[in-house]
Amino acid sequence: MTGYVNGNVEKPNKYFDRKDKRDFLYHFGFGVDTIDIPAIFGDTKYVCTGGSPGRFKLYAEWFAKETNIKCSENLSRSDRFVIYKTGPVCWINHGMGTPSLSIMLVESFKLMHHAGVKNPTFIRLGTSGGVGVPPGTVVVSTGAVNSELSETYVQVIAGKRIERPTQLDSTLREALCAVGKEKNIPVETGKTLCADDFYEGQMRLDGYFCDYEEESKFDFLRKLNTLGVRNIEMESTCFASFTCRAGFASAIVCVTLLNRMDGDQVQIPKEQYIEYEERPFRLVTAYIRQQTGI
Ligand SMILES: O=P(O)(O)O[C@@H]1C[C@H](O)[C@@H](CO)O1
Ligand SMILES: O=c1cc[nH]c(=O)[nH]1
Repeated sequence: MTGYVNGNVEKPNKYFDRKDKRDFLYHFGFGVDTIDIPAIFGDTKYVCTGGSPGRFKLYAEWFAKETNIKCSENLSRSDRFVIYKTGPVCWINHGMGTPSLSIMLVESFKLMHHAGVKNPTFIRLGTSGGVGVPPGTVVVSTGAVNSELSETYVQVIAGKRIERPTQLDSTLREALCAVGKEKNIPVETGKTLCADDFYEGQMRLDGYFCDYEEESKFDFLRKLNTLGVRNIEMESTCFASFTCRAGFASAIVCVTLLNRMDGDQVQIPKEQYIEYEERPFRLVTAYIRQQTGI
């Protein structure tokens, strides 16, 4: 796969089709027996994802309006995630943090498998805290760093620590950055820190608990900046690792809501917030339209 250092794509689980032909995607609320997955999802080329269900409904509706393609109803049959489809693009929210994201990704990968989709591209469109970049910057991630500042995603399986690489597709990243430039969207590239929580894990001073000093927060942010980290969110290592393992091209495109060097509270006027939220959408939509001609 282009741009990947790790060329070893992992085959899907050997027990998956052999033993369980009647696979049910529990958190999507449907399975191979309950809906015609190939008919509904078989033409998917892009899976766009991000945390909030409301934002992803909005993105799907905006995309439908812009391309004159019909937006599906919410295809999810559970209240855990929403799934909208606009032609070749699926819009699925993933909740907050890697545990929720990992469930959504596994079920999305199985969904694509059952639908017969060969090489879907996965793009995370999200929000983040900037590290030395002005609010409103769209960071297209060059890599994902975990809370111990290593470029791996750690899973604990059967009591053992397993570390997996977190590479992202460089060709896709470069193409997204080029579109951003063309559209006059403020784009930066850099590493993304995947924190385990929003408050202490991101060294905020505005949580309920705080047993470190202000100076340590700034030392940490400066250290991140020196390591090439430009933003902080809570999903990038898992997203990069899972998509890389499956051999799917993927990218992370997150707008920064604030510069963490200047503060911790996210308090943005509504209009400004919507404009920021729109930036990753505008960039990714322009890219998808360029690639598909829709
Ligand atoms: O994609 P979103 O904007 O939901 O992701 C970031 C990271 C956390 O999940 C959440 C914290 O506010 O926002
Ligand atoms: O500061 C921020 C903003 C959004 N999401 C995060 O995880 N951190």
